[in-house]
Amino acid sequence: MGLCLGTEDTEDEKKAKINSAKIDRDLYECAKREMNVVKILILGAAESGKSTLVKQMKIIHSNGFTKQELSSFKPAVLDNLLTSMKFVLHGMGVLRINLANSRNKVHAHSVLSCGRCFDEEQVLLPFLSHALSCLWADQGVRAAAARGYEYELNDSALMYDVGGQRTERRKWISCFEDVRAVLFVVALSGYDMTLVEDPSVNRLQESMKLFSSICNNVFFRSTSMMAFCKSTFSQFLCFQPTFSILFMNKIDLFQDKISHTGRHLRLYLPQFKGADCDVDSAARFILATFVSLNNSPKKLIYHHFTTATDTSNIQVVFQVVMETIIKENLEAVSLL
Ligand SMILES: Nc1nc2c(ncn2[C@@H]2O[C@H](COP(=O)(O)OP(=O)(O)OP(=O)(O)O)[C@@H](O)[C@H]2O)c(=O)[nH]1
Ligand SMILES: [Mg+2]
Repeated sequence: MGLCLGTEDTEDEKKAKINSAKIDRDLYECAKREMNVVKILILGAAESGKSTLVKQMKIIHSNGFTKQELSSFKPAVLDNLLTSMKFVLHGMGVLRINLANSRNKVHAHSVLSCGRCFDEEQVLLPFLSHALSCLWADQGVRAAAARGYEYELNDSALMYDVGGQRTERRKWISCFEDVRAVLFVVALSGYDMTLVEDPSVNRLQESMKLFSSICNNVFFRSTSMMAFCKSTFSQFLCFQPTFSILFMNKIDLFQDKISHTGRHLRLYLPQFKGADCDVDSAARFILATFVSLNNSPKKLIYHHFTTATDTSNIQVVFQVVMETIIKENLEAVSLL
């Protein structure tokens, strides 16, 4: 009896036990949730389409964006509008294209001299809104915008961020823990463009160099993050992804350039011997060049031709990607 009384819990001890049981349950639930999380690392050179893909995922799987999130994009969109129009106006100088309507000169001046384009409420300044509408209605501006690739107007200036630029890449390393798949995004349409940060370097060549270093792990060998992929099937089972997934993105812009602009692939990649205007063989040639950069015969390279701005395209492609990842991960732990 005395022994029994001696082991009876005080109120504090009871509370502590209840708390401890709750923590155990939470940890268990959290671990269970983690088991179902597939962490995918999306890499690629600047402007290849990484952020666009992430946004598509949010639209497809997380009920899109809240009003607040949408309005947080507004300054970037408005800034881009201004920057892009400035770019086109400069392009008109390069291409020696005049404004169709000389009365628009005043609008061109106000755009070129404008620093900030929106007010505290993030509303486009009225004079600028008017100037942009007038300029966009001008056939000279339209002609210069259509030839944007000749002075390297960004493919679409919406939502520019710096994640893929050279200076940003060291941040990638910390993202490499618990990753189940590496998805590398290539902007096919960059074959005739140069880097913003170094105009002497071709964008596709830069992307190839980057893919080669990631695919062959040179990029990560210089860090202590080599055994980066910890399987959630077993806490201490380590494996490296035996596959990569290539998103050959911006196929829409690529198709347009190859078919209609006379900027033939052979002019930028002399090894390409296919016919001019043959989009399919040009895209497959670039794909083959990327695949050939993989030095490991054991490593599989899956690929998809994508348009990241097209939600329905990405929805279909991502379904296939998820099946690939699940199959490969099950194989890696010998469950298949
Ligand atoms: N037409 C077209 N535009 C695309 C496609 N993918 C992306 N874009 C546009 O290309 C621009 C760059 O895309 P982002 O998703 O910001 O590129 P990113 O890889 O995140 O770029 P960084 O963050 O600079 O590394 C954006 O304006 C996109 O809207 C595509 O498949 N087709
Ligand atoms: Mg980005």
